[in-house]
Amino acid sequence: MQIGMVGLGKMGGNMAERLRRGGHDVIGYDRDPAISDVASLKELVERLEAPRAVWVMVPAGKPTQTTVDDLGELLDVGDIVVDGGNSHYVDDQKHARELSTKGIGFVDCGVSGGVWGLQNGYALMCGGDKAHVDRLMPIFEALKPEGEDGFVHAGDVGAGHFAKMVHNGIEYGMMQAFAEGWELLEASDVVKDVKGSFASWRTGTVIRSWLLDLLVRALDDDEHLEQLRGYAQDSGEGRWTVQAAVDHAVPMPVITAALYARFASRQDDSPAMKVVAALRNQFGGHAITSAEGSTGKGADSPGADVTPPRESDR
Ligand SMILES: NC(=O)c1ccc[n+]([C@@H]2O[C@H](COP(=O)([O-])OP(=O)(O)OC[C@H]3O[C@@H](n4cnc5c(N)ncnc54)[C@H](O)[C@@H]3O)[C@@H](O)[C@H]2O)c1
Ligand SMILES: O=C(O)[C@H](O)[C@@H](O)[C@H](O)[C@H](O)COP(=O)(O)O
Repeated sequence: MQIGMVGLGKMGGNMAERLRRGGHDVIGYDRDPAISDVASLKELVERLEAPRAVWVMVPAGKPTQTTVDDLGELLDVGDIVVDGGNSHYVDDQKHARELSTKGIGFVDCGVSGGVWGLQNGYALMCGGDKAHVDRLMPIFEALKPEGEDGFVHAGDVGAGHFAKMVHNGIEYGMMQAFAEGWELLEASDVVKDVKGSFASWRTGTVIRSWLLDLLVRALDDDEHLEQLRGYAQDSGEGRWTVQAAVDHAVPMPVITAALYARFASRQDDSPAMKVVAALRNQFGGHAITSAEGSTGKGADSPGADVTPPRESDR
């Protein structure tokens, strides 16, 4: 089958390659001319035979919106657009509506597997009309991992990205659990071989998993992660999961805490903890640590100068 791939980065580039290995005819467009097969989105559309299928694999938000808008102008009745990026599911419903006024189909497809997908295959979570999904099945078959699992037509438009959003929320929670366990083992000197313990857990344990395998791989490169700063970005999926949990009144303490842990990781100093330290000092005379790092003014530090509150302050 022939397909256009827009966005040939870490994901789209490898997906185009996996599709070609699966016997499909892929024409790729990227705004970076060094990796693009064609000079423009217009040329990509012109090179595809109708009815066309175009897979969009660019960052969520503005780049995806612009691409879908442009494709809406360039494509024809009967063509289909697939959004494989990590878009918010509410954007899908908007994109499907806009494209359907021109007779263009839309399928949202959450993709999981990262840079390993080329060799392992990509897990796919689709949303959209059955007729559109059925037409794209040869593409999905080539992208997905071998075997029965790794593909779901999760529901109508938006369901694919909703499933991917929750998958990523779970990913946040699992990673945070491994991270906290690792920190405790490193902090205590009871377990002498932390890396070895993690490595041993890869077989037979309840927590064996691909994330554990990847953590051991990272520890093989840098046993105490000394080359890294404890700083973690997020690209939206965790936030959207927590927002959806609030909308549905579903308690999500683990995923929410994992998301907030990432926010905390980006602070050199915690404004909230300044307030906590200031209040402990105010009510209990407990020691505070100055902005320069010295401990002072408080009963926790020996000989500290604790100023009792004045009668008028009570
Ligand atoms: N990296 C992952 O593990 C992963 C996994 C699943 C899904 N995703 C999602 O897949 C999408 C792509 O991710 P990636 O990791 O390949 O990112 P990337 O930054 O490696 O690649 C994005 C590519 O899109 C191109 N691009 C950006 N705007 C464009 C536009 N308007 N027109 C044409 N090309 C444009 C860029 O030049 C770049 O080559 C994102 O939505 C991401 O969230 C990423
Ligand atoms: O299933 C996957 O392949 C990953 O989840 C993938 O989608 C990507 O690596 C995330 O976008 C990272 O998300 P954060 O930037 O929010 O951690």
